[in-house]
Amino acid sequence: MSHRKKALNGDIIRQALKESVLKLDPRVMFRNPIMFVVEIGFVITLFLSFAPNAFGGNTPAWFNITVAIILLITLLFANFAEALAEGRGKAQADSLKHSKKDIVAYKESGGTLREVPSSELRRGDIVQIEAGQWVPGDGEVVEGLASVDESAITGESAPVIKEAGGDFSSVTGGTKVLSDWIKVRITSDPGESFLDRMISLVEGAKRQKTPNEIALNTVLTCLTIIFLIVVVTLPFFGNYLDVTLEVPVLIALLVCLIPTTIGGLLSAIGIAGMDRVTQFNVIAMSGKAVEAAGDINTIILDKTGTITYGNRMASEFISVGGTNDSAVAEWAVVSSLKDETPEGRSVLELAKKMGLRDNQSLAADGEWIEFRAETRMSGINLTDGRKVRKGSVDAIKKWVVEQGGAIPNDLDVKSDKVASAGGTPLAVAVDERLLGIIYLKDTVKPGMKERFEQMRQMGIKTIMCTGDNPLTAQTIAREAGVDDFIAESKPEDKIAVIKREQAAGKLVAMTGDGTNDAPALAQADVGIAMNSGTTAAKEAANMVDLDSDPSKIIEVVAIGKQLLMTRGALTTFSISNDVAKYFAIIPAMFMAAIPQMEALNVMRLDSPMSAILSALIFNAIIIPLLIPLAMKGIAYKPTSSAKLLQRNLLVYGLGGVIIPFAGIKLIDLMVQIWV
Ligand SMILES: Nc1ncnc2c1ncn2[C@@H]1O[C@H](COP(=O)(O)OP(=O)(O)OP(=O)(O)O)[C@@H](O)[C@H]1O
Ligand SMILES: [K+]
Ligand SMILES: [Mg+2]
Repeated sequence: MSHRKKALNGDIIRQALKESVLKLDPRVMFRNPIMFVVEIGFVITLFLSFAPNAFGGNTPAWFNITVAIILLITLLFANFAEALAEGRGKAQADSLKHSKKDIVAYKESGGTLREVPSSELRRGDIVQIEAGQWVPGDGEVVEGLASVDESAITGESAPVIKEAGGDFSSVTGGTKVLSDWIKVRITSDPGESFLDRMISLVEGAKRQKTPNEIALNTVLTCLTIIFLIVVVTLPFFGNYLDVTLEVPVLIALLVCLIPTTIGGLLSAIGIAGMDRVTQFNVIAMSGKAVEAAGDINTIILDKTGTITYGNRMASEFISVGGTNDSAVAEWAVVSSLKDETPEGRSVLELAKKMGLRDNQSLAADGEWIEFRAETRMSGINLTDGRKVRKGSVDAIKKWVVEQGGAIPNDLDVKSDKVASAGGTPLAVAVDERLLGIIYLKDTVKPGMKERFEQMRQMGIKTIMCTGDNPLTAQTIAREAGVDDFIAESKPEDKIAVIKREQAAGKLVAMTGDGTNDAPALAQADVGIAMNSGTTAAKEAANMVDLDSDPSKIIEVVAIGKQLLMTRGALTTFSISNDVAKYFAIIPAMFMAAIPQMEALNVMRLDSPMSAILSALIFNAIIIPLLIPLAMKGIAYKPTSSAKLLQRNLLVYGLGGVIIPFAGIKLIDLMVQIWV
């Protein structure tokens, strides 16, 4: 896990204490209507502390001062919760800023390399980076291969290989090339780099309220207004009963009834949720994405590089139709001479290992046919007119038939054998002759089956989408334990699956790493790109997993669920608290005039004043007591959402009714000693 995981240290707490005072500024407070009402109450009772009779009231000055102080403390507690949650993000941002330094870049201009500061690099510039040098900006490798230390960004110290072509071509500014060299095309202008975006995200600069948060805030504000109307009109009933309802008492009642607990903790819950995702080494571009993750029904994963390790390596050349294996190897090499994908390069490596010479001269001046996910083929048109292709078996079969050739009888048996072992067979053809197959090996990452089982328990359906053939797909799907799979899918097929699920009312998450995954990542409600993947994928996604571990989507979903549950539970708790506070304050207000009210004093509280103060004190201290829960989130275990709801209603609804009775009684006993 991440080096960035920051515990709550003294610095963060000290800073948060300072912030809690600064946040008392009414212009800041105004944004939180519930707490703003408390602040107005504080100002009025503070005034009454010095002029107790200003509104013709009878409450003693000491009582007014006490109410004012408790209200101030309530405000500080709520501010502290928010400041604490923000503080962790700021600390993370600081450590990220350390990895942002001005780097010397070697920029290509007019055939030579020119030294320029990294801050001068623009999108499209080409730079060369050698062993020991820092990567000056985000970009894509256009030439070469190098091992790169990305620990500054990912916290992972093991170097990663970056190479041109394929899904491992993106590099991030601030990382370090350890060996060899690469040529990189810069993909971001100054100030817009991945690191810049990450810093501003964890700093909370871009934090916006999510739609869910806004909706809840609106409900809570309406509730506050209703209680305000109730409390403001109470004196009229009091008049009728010949009871004077004192202003500080009415303010205490109002503050106790309005949902200050959730009002004080709401933004801390949201910030902490995003922070938990970051600590998990996943960068979420918005709080909305994290919340959406909590409601996901379907997850689409690609196979290669996501469920499997993704370094599909050529491991065998197999002839069909009576040719020999070395002929297959020879033409496989010709078709791969300029294939920059890992698959293509692995063909050359295998041939070299087998001691085959490569036919560079044969390929000279040939027209290179680059691999595309749409065609599933790559190859070359030689100058002598011959066309060489390799690609997925079904694509090559079709191509060979188009060239007027026939399909050898033993092809299907041999390619099926490769596929049912979980490998990817690539067919090799020269014009109308299909020569044989290349066996590309890949392995399922360990622990996948357990992870998918967990997802099933969470009620999430997993669908593997792969460009590979149905048999390979089936083998890997079974081995990994996904619920469903779609083979031979082109990029648009992935989008179609997502749209189909969305049309059925499902929220869809998708993980991917390739440029061909980018449109689908953008279409999904939650798109998680692997940091090892291409820039296009990372830009389309709304989350980036720095560890490039697709199974981590489980934790992201859990964190999202936790966030939604925590918010719901604390709202329930906050509102059900009112019952006890009502039974503490209402009898106290009317007892003098209506002795029968004593029947409602179920807690047997000492005196009207101590009853009111006890309820108000409980209302204040419940906020810091719940900060740890707001920050850590409610524990989540994979079960159905109906069961979760039931459990949470029981714990936080019933608990919210009972706990304050005990709490207020306890505080009353202590207040008695003091009053
Ligand atoms: N360099 C290459 N040259 C020719 N054919 C290739 C090459 N790489 C892959 N193929 C073929 O094209 C198919 C699709 O490859 P691609 O990498 O686009 O699949 P994908 O959709 O990314 O799969 P996955 O979802 O498993 O990652 C592969 O299954 C393989 O048969
Ligand atoms: K309250
Ligand atoms: Mg892929």
